[in-house]
Amino acid sequence: MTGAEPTSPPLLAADALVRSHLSGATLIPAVRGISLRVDHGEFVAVTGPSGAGKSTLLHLLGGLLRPDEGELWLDGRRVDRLREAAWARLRRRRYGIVFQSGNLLSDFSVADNIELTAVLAGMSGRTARERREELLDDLGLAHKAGAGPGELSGGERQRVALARALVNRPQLLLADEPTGNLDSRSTRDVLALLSRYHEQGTTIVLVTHDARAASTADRVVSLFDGRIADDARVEEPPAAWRSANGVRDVIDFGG
Ligand SMILES: Nc1ncnc2c1ncn2[C@@H]1O[C@H](COP(=O)(O)OP(=O)(O)OP(=O)(O)O)[C@@H](O)[C@H]1O
Repeated sequence: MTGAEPTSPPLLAADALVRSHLSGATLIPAVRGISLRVDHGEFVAVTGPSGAGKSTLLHLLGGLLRPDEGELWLDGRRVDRLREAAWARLRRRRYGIVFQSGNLLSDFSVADNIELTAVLAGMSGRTARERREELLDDLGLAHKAGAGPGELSGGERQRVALARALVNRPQLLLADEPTGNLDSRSTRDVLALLSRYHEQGTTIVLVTHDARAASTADRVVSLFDGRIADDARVEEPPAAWRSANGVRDVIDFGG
């Protein structure tokens, strides 16, 4: 036999994405031609200065914004032209998304916020309750189960938002600064949790300003002015450098 082995398509393939925002009468270019492929099981950190286009890119990858130009492919299927209802189904089934604002339901307790998301993802009442308990424990939120979002710190709200994003054990997690407001202990806990989901097969795209969070990824994509300025693998540190919970203690941007 000759020829190359057939290769499976990447989980995500962005091809020359362009997107501007309208501010008053002015068009602000945010993403100016980004091509990026993310393979199944990868953990990609997206970094770059404020205004570089990171959040816009994440919204494009999750179908929450449509590109002005370019194409987006998910598992070999073109998705940038899907209707909103189809995108919503896709997100419910395969994506976990956590954005800076958190988007918690303010009239519901922490536990209900998580359980309701599980029910909406199609779980039975019993499975949803089990999943809720598991995530409350995983994220160190059990003591806040009955609290409302208004009674939480910024960091706690972010952890509830992360719990909701992970409820359906997503194939692909898109996370925008999930450690942005956290103290160093909570940051370590959230990064350890992301590492665990990654080890179990979840593909992660993480927007972060935090070098420590970025060093948890396999690969760091740096944006500048709406374009990719650098795309580098994070080298595997020697095992002795890893902390017990799996988060890399040493920042080593290889490439
Ligand atoms: N809804 C919007 N309306 C108008 N302009 C926007 C909007 N969202 C983003 N922008 C502009 O688009 C550009 C890219 O913004 P984006 O939020 O994607 O950057 P970012 O890298 O995520 O920034 P940060 O790190 O501060 O969150 C910026 O110039 C920003 O001001």
